[in-house]
This record gives sequence, C-alpha cells and structure tokens, in this order.
Amino acid sequence: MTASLSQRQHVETILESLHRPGSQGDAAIIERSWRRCIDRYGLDPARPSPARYVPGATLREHQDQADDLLQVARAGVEQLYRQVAPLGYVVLLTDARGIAVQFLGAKADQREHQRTGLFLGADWSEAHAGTCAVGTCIQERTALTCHHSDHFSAHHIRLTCTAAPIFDPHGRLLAVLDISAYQSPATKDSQTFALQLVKYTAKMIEDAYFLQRYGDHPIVCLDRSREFVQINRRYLLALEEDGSLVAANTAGRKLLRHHELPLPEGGEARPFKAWNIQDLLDARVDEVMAIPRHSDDRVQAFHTRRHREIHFATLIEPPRRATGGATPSRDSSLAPLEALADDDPSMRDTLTRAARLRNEPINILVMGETGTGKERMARALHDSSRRRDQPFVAINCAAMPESLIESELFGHEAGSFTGARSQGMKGLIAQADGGTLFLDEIGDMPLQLQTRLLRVLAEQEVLPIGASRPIKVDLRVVAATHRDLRELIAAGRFREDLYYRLNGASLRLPPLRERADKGYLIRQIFAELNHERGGRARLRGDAISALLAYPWPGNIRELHNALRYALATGDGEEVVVGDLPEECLHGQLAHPGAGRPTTAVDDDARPPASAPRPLEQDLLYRALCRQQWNVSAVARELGLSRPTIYRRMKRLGIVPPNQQNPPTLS
Ligand SMILES: Nc1ncnc2c1ncn2[C@@H]1O[C@H](COP(=O)(O)OP(=O)(O)OP(=O)(O)O)[C@@H](O)[C@H]1O
Repeated sequence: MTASLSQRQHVETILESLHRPGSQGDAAIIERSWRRCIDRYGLDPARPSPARYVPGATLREHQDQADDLLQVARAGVEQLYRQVAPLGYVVLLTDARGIAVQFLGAKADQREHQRTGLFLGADWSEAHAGTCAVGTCIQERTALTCHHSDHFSAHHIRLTCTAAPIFDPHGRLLAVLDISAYQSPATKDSQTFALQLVKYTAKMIEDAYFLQRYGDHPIVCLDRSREFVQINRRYLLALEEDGSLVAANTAGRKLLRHHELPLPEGGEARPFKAWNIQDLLDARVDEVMAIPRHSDDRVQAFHTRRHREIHFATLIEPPRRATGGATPSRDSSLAPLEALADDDPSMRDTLTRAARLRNEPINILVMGETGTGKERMARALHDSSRRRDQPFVAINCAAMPESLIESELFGHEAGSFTGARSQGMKGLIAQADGGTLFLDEIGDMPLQLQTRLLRVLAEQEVLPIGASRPIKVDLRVVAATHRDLRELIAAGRFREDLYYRLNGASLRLPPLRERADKGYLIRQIFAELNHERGGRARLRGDAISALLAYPWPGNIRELHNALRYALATGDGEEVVVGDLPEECLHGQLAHPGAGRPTTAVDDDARPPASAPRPLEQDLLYRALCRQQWNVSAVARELGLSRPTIYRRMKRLGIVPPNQQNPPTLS
C-alpha cells in the first residue's frame, strides 16, 4: 500500500522532532512518546499497524481482574457515552495494560470500530499501538488528547482520542477512560471540552470506587468551599477510628504532599499509616469524628496545620457509626421480610408496614402487577410472623378449575358427591388452620365461592361439602391481586363486603422497572438459583452491567428466567454477558435506545424457563454468521473464550459450512 501525502509528511515530522530541542507542555508529552516509540519499542511510523486483539480467554482474564472497577464504573461510562455518542465518539475503558475491557459505540459502525481497534479486547498499549491517548496516558500517568498527527502511527492520524487515568486509592494505575472519534475539526483546541469531560468522569469513577472500597471506614471529605464540599467531595481521606490515614483519592494524595505529608506514588497502605488526620488538620480526632453533629449543615471548617489554609470538612460515617455508635439489637424474625429488598424507597416503606402488621390479627391484601413478588411477600409475612411453624397454604384462584375449587377449598365428607373420595378430604382452608392461607389472584374467584369464603372469614369456621357441622379454623388470610378490585366491585364481579374483610390492610409492590435496588435483586436471585443447582458459579460484572442496563418491564419473573437461562447456558463456573438471553444484550453496543425493547414485554416472548437450547443455539449461530465463522471474533463479541465457543458448537451440533459433508451423489 502506498502511503498518502499526509502520512508521508507525518513520518517526516516525527523524524525531524528527534533532532529538535525539547518542547513544553502537551507537545513535550507527545514528543517523549514518539522517542519511546522509536528508541524503546522500535516502531516505524510508516508501517501499517493493524489493530491487535488479545485472545478471548486473555480478555476474560483482564476483565476478571478489572471486575470490581467495571461494576462501579458502569454508570459513569454509560453516562459519558450518552453525552458524547451524538458527537460521533465511542467510549473505551482499558485496564492498566491498555487492553479494552469495556466498550460502548454505535453498533452500526461495528466493523469500522473493529478494524481500527476501537473495540473490546483491543490492545492500546504504547509499545504496540505507538503514541495514542490510552498508551501514552499509561506511560505519562496524565490525562491527554492525542489528536490526529499526535499519533505515532501514520494509520491513526484521522483519529482524535482523549484519555484520563483512573488510580486506585493507593495511587496505582487501575484503568484508563478514553473517548475517540474518527472525524473532528483540525485544531487540537476543539478537544478541550472533551478533555475536561473525560477527566471529570474518570474522577467520578475513581471516587465511586474509593467510596465503595472504604465504605466501612470513616471518610473525611474536604474542599475549599463550604457550599460545594458535599457536592464536590474533592479530597477524600479514609481513616481508622484513631484518625490514622488509610487511603486517599488522587486529589487527597496531592493535598497531603502539598502539606508535606509525602506519600510515594503507587505506594502500599503502610506509608499512609505513618500519618494521622491531626497531622493535616489542626483538629483533634474526636472533633473530626463528630463533624456531622457540629453544625446545622454538617460541615465544619478547620485550618490545615502546616499552611493554615481553611478547609471545609464533612464526614461520611461507616454504617455502624451512622446508627449512633451502638448497634441496635436486630429482630432476626424480620429477616424474611428484610431479604425482599435493599434500599428501594417504596419497598422499604412497604416492608416497614409489613413488619408492623406481621402479627396483627387482620387479613392483608397484597397488590402489584404480575410477577412483582406478591407470593414472595405473603410467604415472608408468614415466615416472619408467630405463625411461621404452622402451615402456609397457597391457592391460585385463577388456575383452579371452577368445578374443583369448591371441594379443594372447603373439603368434603366421604361420598358427599359423585367422584368424592371414599374417606372424604380435608379442604385447603382447613389445612391452613393455625397458619396462613394465601389466596393468589383473588379477583378471579367465582362469585358464588366469594360468598362462602366470606362466611369462613366472618365465622372462622369452614363447612366441608356434605358435612352437617362446621370445623373451627384459626386463619390469617393474605390475598393477592394484580387487578383493580374496586373496578371489579363496580362491575358486580367482586363482593364489596369480601373486599373489606380481606383488606384489613394493604401492601403495594412496585414494578421491577421502578425499583432502585435491581442490582440487589439480580445478586439475590442469582444466588438462589445457583444454590438450587448446587453450583458455585459467579455472576461476572459484565453480565450484571448488561442486566442493569436492560429496560426491564414490571415482572421479576422475567429477570428470574433470564438468570436461569444464563446459568443453564454458562460453563458452570461463571456467567458472563454472552450467556444472557439475546434480548438482554440489546443496547450493549448500540446507541442508547436503538433496538431496545422499550415497551412492556409479552411474557410468552421470553425465553422458556427451562430447555433453553434452541435460543442458545440460535444466539451462537447468529453470532457465527455475523462474524463469518471467525471463532476468535465470536469469542470476542460474546466475551467468551475460544475453547468455550468450540465446546458449545460441538454440544449444540453447529458445524461450520466449510466442514459440512458435501451431499453424496447416488
Ligand atoms: N424479592 C425477591 N427476591 C428474589 N426473587 C423474587 C423476589 N420477588 C419475587 N421474586 C421472584 O420473582 C418471581 C415472581 O414472584 P411471585 O410469584 O412472588 O410474584 P407474583 O406477584 O405473586 O406473581 P403473579 O402475579 O404471577 O402471581 C418468582 O420467581 C420469585 O421467586
């Protein structure tokens, strides 16, 4: 291939730069990198440098190592992508060695992304790719824009790339965040905002990682502005209870150096421990620990000890301290209710009410869309109540044939009707004596049975079919419905008096799409399913990210099915993004919104709960066709290793076209 004029000029510029005295600022960073490319890596700017990808299995190792960060970074990376995608940028997150472990870009341009290396698994280390935003950011440990001919390779000079480093709480490089575009104005100044945006997002990710890592320590946040200290949290310092320093974010480490409490870059935890917060701030440790109780705005001003500068401080307390020091004695019987949710506000309200009601002698009506966990709630109410050692009997009023429902519910005497059992039968209501009777889909109960049920609830006794004397029962009834019972009452299909009997109190469950604790539900359901299978599989961060990004409709059952499917198709050790049903993967690569199901999803269109084979086969087959049967590319796309793809092809009987037997002529 003959090099274009601009490529030849680029090569000449690089060669000339080797003989020039050193530049200043950004230009110096680029020139230092060019020198490394020639002197250290032996690269040639004119030689084509095709994108290099690590093999699928290696990519997975890199992703595994970055898993903690990937989980925290997800929201930040997606937010950045939403901001820059309309301007034609893609977003890459690489690890500290320059391997792209996360990628977001327009699906329509996937081929071009792959060709250029703006894709998952690409190697952007300087030693391979030459001067580039990611690789040079790794070497120089600073944010930078590598614009057009800043790139070493003449084949990258149409790109503009901006990258910022993400450090761990001890100053070691964790990852690099990059945005890249194929087209941009000629001047590098055009990327000034891009640089600020990427730096800002990298700091957000770094600080989110810091707060998660040291969530069990008191964390002091400092800022020069009282108004912004709660928002900016510019300097973060994690402490032990005695005030000794445990870790600091990048800005915090700079602050320590500025105040002559030096820390070696990339150092271990120990150097921090040499310092106490009292060495930085002119304050006693007990004053620092009491910051939240000092003033109305929970902010306190301190002088720094060395330079007498004013800094405003807030304190993030670890969970134990946030309760005022003493751990309240927790009622363990509430555990079944507490397990239903994490921090979703409306679930927390519902659970607080449920906890108060659990031992009250009133019936409870649970309302919510299909699959929002109404039966779960009924079960948890029972398990956390004093009735927990007595039976929990669940009846689905919609699923039972009308001809059977009466005898099933009320039982019958021996020989009371044709087909009755010779010894008679204890009805489900009587079986629930002492415990909880759960009436699911109560809105579907036939009117005639509603009348009999009303009598049972009013009298607390049940009269089996054909019996002359009623049996006393002690019942707590929990009924559930996804219908509007008031509408059914207005339509004459539900008895108003029964409604009031059942609705001693009501609990409403929010649909999954509104829940703020989806991550908790994902982990919880995965753990349960895994336990059922007797497995020890791990749900990897990329799969959690995809599940969180999917616009779930209201139904938790759908999430349950997706995880069951993924466990069935996974290799038994871990579930990765490629194991999820295909519909969950929409939006992973594409522009937000493109190709995503946005409306409520028909339950019948979901993957079957079991026997997922045909869908798995279809998923893999389509990926193979898309990648022209290049197994490495498929492995990269699905985030699986090549051996796993081969194993699955064998298991699913997928044969590449070039290995299929030609038809025999007879
Ligand atoms: N809090 C939860 N944690 C884990 N799994 C849950 C939770 N809530 C519901 N599920 C799961 O979601 C699925 C649907 O739950 P459940 O049957 O309780 O919903 P429902 O509202 O009674 O459904 P339906 O309206 O179809 O009767 C079940 O597989 C259940 O195990």
